[in-house]
Amino acid sequence: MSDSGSKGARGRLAQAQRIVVKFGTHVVTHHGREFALGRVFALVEAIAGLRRAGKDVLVISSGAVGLGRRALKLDGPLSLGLRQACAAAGQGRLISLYTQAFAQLDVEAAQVLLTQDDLADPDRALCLRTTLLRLLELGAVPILNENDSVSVREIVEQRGTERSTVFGDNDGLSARVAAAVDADLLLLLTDVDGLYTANPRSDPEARRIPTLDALDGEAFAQALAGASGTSGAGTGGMRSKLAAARIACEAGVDVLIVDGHAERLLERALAGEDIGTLMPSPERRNRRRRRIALARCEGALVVNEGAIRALSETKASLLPIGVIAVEGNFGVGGLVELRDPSGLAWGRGMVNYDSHACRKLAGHHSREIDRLLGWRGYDALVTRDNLILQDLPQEPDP
Ligand SMILES: Nc1ncnc2c1ncn2[C@@H]1O[C@H](COP(=O)(O)OP(=O)(O)O)[C@@H](O)[C@H]1O
Ligand SMILES: N[C@@H](CCC(=O)OP(=O)(O)O)C(=O)O
Repeated sequence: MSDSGSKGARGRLAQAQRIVVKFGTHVVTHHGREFALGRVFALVEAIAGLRRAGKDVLVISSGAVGLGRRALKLDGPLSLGLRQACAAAGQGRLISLYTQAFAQLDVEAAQVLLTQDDLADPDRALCLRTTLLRLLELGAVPILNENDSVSVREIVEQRGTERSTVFGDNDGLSARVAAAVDADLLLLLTDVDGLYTANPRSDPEARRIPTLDALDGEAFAQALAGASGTSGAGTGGMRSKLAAARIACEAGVDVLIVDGHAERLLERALAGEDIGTLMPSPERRNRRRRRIALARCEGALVVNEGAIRALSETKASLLPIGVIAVEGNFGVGGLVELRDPSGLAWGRGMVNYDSHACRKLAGHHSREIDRLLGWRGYDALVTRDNLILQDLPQEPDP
């Protein structure tokens, strides 16, 4: 990337409105076991400041295994089962520290534990997105971690054909969460000031790479060749951060890998200071809106005039009472066209109920959902965040 391009990309970090911050094990703990109280609490203060400034911040925090290991007094290498036991013992400690720290600053922390499978399943991914967006609207800071006790994944190491079972990958998780909530920026906080040409712990000649185009195949492959595994208690090392950065950049999220031990690093990063490695996303537009705008519709909801007015004039969601008829067959999270009674299409949205449930609910008040379905999900058939009106102006490029 050219200097001017890189400066422009650094400059726009200040405008990032929704930020996902991932704390690696070596940020949260000293030596992978003791909670790094001063460091984490300073970051909590900085995040509370960002919240007060009106930004949305989500935290993905590692550290459960380390805290659990200490609590259970386990030394040396751990089997998969023991790591999972440690995670179970440590997660409660971890979230209680965050909750208490944020509470001192009048900010609510909210724990969300999830697995990669949750993000791959459209129903669960939609629930996750809605939960996270509601928490942000309420002023809370979601604190996420992988639900380690129930998740194991197999990955193929890039440098060979050997399969190894890897447990937990908060880098990948944070990229997917950032994409799911349409974040502007993903900050990967680790124990080194960004990506180097080789592992700086073993190669004194290694130089920091200030900016990388993660979507340029050749540049990415070169960066990957110089990246290696973890420095100790972490999982995945720089390689998993690079893979995560690519996912995030493809989804329209800028990524900055930065040293979580550095002073005032959130303020400095957002001020555009030349720290860490920035991977700007050329796709930083609202990809979700575009996906809704471009993907194939599986059905349609015919809505009445009152609903059209409410949706056009206010930021309302589409409630069942505004729906006259349901066309086609679709599942939860399916894409539908919104039509007026004359057949004119004026919007699109992702539905919270499948076509069968939508037919039962059409024309009814939301308070009747329980009675009509025997269970209750969202009040709206299409939540406002998942709806676009055709004649709305496109959001300008940042
Ligand atoms: N090319 C590289 N540039 C920077 N760090 C690298 C590189 N290759 C390997 N690493 C290692 O990656 C480590 C960070 O990864 P990891 O230990 O998994 O961190 P975290 O716990 O924050 O996820 C660094 O401490 C460093 O030893
Ligand atoms: N979920 C695990 C961390 C897994 C992980 O990805 O660790 P890291 O590479 O240090 O971010 C934990 O809470 O300890």
